[in-house]
Amino acid sequence: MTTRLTRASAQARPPAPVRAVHLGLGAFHRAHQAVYTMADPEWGIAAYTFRNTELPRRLAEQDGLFSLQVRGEGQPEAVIVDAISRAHPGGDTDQWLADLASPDVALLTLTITEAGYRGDQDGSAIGRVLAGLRGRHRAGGAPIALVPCDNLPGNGGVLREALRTAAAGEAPDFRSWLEDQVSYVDTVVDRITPATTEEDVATAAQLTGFEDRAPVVTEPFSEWLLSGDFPLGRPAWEKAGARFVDDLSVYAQRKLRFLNGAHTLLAYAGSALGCATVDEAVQHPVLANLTASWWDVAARHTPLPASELADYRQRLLLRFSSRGVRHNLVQIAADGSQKLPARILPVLRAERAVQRMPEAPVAALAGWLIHLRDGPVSDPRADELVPLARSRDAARRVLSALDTALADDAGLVSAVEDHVEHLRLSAERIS
Ligand SMILES: NC(=O)c1ccc[n+]([C@@H]2O[C@H](COP(=O)([O-])OP(=O)(O)OC[C@H]3O[C@@H](n4cnc5c(N)ncnc54)[C@H](O)[C@@H]3O)[C@@H](O)[C@H]2O)c1
Ligand SMILES: O=P(O)(O)OC[C@@H](O)[C@@H](O)[C@H](O)[C@H](O)CO
Repeated sequence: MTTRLTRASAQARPPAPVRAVHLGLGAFHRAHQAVYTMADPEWGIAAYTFRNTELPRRLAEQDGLFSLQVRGEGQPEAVIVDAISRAHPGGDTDQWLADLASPDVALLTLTITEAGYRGDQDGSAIGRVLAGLRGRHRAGGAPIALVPCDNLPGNGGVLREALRTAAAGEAPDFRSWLEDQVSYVDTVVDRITPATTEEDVATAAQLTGFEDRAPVVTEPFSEWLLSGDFPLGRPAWEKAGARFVDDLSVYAQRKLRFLNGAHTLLAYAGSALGCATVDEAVQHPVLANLTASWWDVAARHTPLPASELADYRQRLLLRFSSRGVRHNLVQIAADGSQKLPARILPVLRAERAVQRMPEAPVAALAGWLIHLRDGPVSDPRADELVPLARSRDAARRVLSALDTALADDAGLVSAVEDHVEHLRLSAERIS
């Protein structure tokens, strides 16, 4: 029988004082920000989920500890991560407000998904952050850094705008404080971290000798680029490899278009061709060609040296092909309406402006149309988009919901329609 993982059984240090708060406790926060924070033992995290109550309960029973399995091509390795001092369900509102009001807390990190930046009602992520900041302002108004870690270009600015909009009816002194005393940090985050499976729980026990009911599996690669101020300080994240730069935009373009854009393409075109995981899809001859063609097109619109992009592509291909982390396409396919506009459409527009019809973005849109039509669909705009995808003239109507100029491009609409048919015939040939 294995011993339950706790700070006592693992002979781990006591929980560090809480100086960072996190919202959106899931797999990625634990494989990424928690690991960087562990490099600085002076900083502990109070981590909150949004809706999930099971994960914080499991973590609380383990004193915040969990094992991280790093799976590359060789033997998997497991480390015990001890940076989370407390884990709370989102419903723990009093503690959330107390943590955000505390002047000991210097920063709030977020992984609330791309869709989480929409909406500002009380139950939404933005509504919760606003309530916490309102309390902080009332409690003395210590400055704070907000560090969004979701895959959105200019994520610091996106968060600032979401909070500005949500605070439109608030008192003027609070609104000024939000502008002057809250620092919005831009980030580029990267570490492929799929959802944990029951099999991973069994492997955690074999690798660590502990019963761990909240393990995480990730790849060896990890990157964190940040740009912005930390008025009350921050953990020495650079000790774990984080880099602080003045301007992130080109790195964000590279990561969001090359990695996430390719993931989005594979999620939709790959699912249409019957693939289930990224590693399976990227080995499929049709999808391998589409991925290479997407990277060729994206490279034309990314202002980085060709050799650097070639190197980046090569490493991505290895990461995508790894059987160590098996990333389900269905997980990546969620919330397409929030992802395609940042990852695929800017490149497509630039190509159409010079009269080119690039196959890969067209395939991504065609695959998305099939996904919306055949479901199941998890997307904040599903109620609007699914009926459009099931109607006559679906390609034009769905494109119109993304961007009316694209829908007015008759050549593009008919290319997407043709590609839907092409994917259908290819899928039929395979089955
Ligand atoms: N998993 C990765 O490989 C990876 C890598 C880079 C960035 N990210 C970013 O992190 C996000 C979370 O990924 P994860 O792997 O931790 O997923 P996860 O499913 O393990 O956790 C997601 C967390 O976000 C919360 N959430 C979901 N929908 C929300 C909403 N509408 N509003 C507020 N919170 C919401 C969930 O309750 C949960 O706490 C991704 O959406 C992405 O933006 C993930
Ligand atoms: O939900 P998304 O599309 O933002 O993310 C799904 C994956 O593409 C993503 O999690 C990648 O694995 C990650 O961005 C790697 O750093």
